[in-house]
Amino acid sequence: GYVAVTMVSAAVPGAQVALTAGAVQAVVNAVGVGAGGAGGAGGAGGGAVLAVGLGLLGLTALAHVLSTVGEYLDTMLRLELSAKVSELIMTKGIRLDLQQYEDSEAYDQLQRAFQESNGGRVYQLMSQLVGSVRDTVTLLSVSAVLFAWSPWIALLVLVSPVPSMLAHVWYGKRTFEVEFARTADRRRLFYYQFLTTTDHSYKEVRLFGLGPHLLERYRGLIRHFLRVDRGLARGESLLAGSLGLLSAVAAAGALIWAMLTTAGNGQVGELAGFLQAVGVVQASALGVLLGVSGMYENALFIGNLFSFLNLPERRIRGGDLPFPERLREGIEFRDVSFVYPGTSVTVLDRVSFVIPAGRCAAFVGPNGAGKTTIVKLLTRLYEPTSGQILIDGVPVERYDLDDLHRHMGVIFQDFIKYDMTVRHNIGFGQVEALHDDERIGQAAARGGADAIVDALPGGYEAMLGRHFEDGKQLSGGQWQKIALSRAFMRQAPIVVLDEPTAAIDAEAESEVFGRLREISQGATALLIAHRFSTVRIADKILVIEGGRLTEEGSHEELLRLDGTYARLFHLQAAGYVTEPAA
Ligand SMILES: Nc1ncnc2c1ncn2[C@@H]1O[C@H](COP(=O)(O)OP(=O)(O)OP(=O)(O)O)[C@@H](O)[C@H]1O
Repeated sequence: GYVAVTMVSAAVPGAQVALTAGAVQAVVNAVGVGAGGAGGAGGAGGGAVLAVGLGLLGLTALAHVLSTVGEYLDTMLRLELSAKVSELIMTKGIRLDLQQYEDSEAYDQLQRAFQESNGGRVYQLMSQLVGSVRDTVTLLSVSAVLFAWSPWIALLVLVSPVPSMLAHVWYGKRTFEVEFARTADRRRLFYYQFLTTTDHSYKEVRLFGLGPHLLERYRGLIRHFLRVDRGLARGESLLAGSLGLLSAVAAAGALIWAMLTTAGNGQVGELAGFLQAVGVVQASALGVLLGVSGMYENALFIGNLFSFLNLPERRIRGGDLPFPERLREGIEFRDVSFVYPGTSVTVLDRVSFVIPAGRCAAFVGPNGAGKTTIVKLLTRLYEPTSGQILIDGVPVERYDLDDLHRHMGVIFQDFIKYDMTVRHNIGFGQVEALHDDERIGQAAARGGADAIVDALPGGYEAMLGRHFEDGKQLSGGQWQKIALSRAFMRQAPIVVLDEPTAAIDAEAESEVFGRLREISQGATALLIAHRFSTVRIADKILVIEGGRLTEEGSHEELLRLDGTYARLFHLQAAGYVTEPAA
């Protein structure tokens, strides 16, 4: 609709020029005939004036209607496009692999695309494209009228804006190159802004006095951007401006030429049409010029959007086997090695272990040993570089990937605190059961969050976090209990808890983990923990050091072995007891 209306309105100025010339000439003729004293002929002249006048009136009314409808359609186009583009970007974001979020180059690409996420540029490109075609049609139709009167003058007026247009196109390309190279710095700017303006970082920023330092870093970068941008804007104004002057001089010259011609042939109507046409041609030429250079720049930026949308999706593929509702054999890692893509460090080195079905295994080891990486491989967020992971004796890649995820209740160390209601925070563990009050209540009880919910005004409908109205902020441990409840909401055959008790009080810890088997309803459980009070309840403890499995056994067995586990356990135990007691 927008294109159709715009194209019809493009022909209006040409018709206006022709009608204006006709109107002036009709008046001149009528005045000339009237002065000659022939009454009858004067009446005919008046009729012609009236006809052209009515024609002009109709055209003006049509132009008004077209522009009103055009504006409405333009607004709709803008709104639809911004909604659509944001949706496309979110949909794509969901379909990418974790690797693309953890890789800085892919992340840069994501950010570049996000800059287009309000759809502004897509809309601009669309309206510039339509606008340029409209201006070209106007230019051509008016030029056709001009050509009929004087081809040379028409040519002069038409060609004059070209040099300035080329200057704009060149600067459009420069602007894009500069902005493209800036992506990483733009992310830094955003990060400094984020650090200084969110509740998340306020405490540290304030107490370490980081505000002025962050501001200084921000200022340094943004000032640098400003200097470069100013240079570009100046260059563009100077070059395109001087070339634009050429076109103005050419237009004025054409005008003088037309006046001289009229003085010779007496066609006053043509001169009037000409005066109007020069303005229209200049405006449409400028429109085409700005449209094309803007389109060029926007198309380059939109290239970012499309290269993001074209990123490969879900390279990790699953098979078609349904995932078992209950494990019969368990989980096995067979000689699994792993190197993060784009790096050369072997993070896991030929790791092999078995976790029998229904048992709980705890992974312990120093920071950076590779424990979380094991979870990322088991959950298929990454694929092993070599070796095999089997569940119930079947290689994991043969299971349907979504079904595999549906059958794992996982909470990571850096779990999310959703600024939503308690219901959402727990229910997201099984989003299909978001309105199943009984199930949410059970999950809360299992994760030890029921008492927190009872104390909240509004219960499960209470808003959490500080981002939205009436949000209640919880303590670190309270948030962790909510996250634990989310993992238990899934009622999955495999439960993975990465540092689930780091922030939880000792009483709640022994309450939840003392009954873990009952709570997880016989699921096979993987725990990663630094607190040995959590670790010791596990049926099997695996010690990971430098990417290798170094010890394996129950708490008692490992104590008897007197290796790393025993040393770490005694170290932690010694911290809890007084000298004499020890
Ligand atoms: N996305 C990544 N890309 C590259 N290297 C990574 C990535 N994530 C982790 N690593 C590296 O892999 C190693 C193991 O990390 P992992 O998170 O598995 O350790 P962890 O044993 O869970 O440590 P912690 O006890 O501190 O949680 C570390 O050396 C880390 O630097």
